[in-house]
Amino acid sequence: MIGIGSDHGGFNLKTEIIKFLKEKGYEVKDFGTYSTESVDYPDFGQAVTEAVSEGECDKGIVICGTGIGISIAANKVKGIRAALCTDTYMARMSREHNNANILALGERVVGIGAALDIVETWLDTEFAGGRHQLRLDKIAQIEEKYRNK
Ligand SMILES: O=C[C@H](O)[C@H](O)[C@H](O)COP(=O)(O)O
Repeated sequence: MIGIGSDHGGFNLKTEIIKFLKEKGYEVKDFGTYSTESVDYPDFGQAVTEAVSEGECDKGIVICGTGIGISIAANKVKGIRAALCTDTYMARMSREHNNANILALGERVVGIGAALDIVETWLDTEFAGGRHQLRLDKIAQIEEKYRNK
């Protein structure tokens, strides 16, 4: 199950990505927003990332105008590695090296065609493990250290 959410600035791209994913046979859960009426991106970043963190969704996609705000919000949730990607190289590396479990996109930054290529690359790429896992373990240690501070 792929969780997806956006603010108003990402609503149109979210609609296109949902259509694309369903055509490819993915199960998708849409966490909103459901129109271009102005809302606050942390609310939707949180909804998707909690679903991934708690295991309801395997991976998540979050979208706002730039992808910046919603990726910052997503990375506050324990166990989340959200990657803001603007091209397919970043999408591939964010999976292969960083095991990103959330893809962040900016509707005002990338066109629809490029965004769909990024999504496809991101979903098709596996984590490489090895030396990269040691680095993710260090990120988890930082998360643990600052959990209650
Ligand atoms: O990082 C934040 C996102 O790009 C938001 O989508 C953006 O700040 C929303 O801006 P506005 O309220 O002017 O549409």
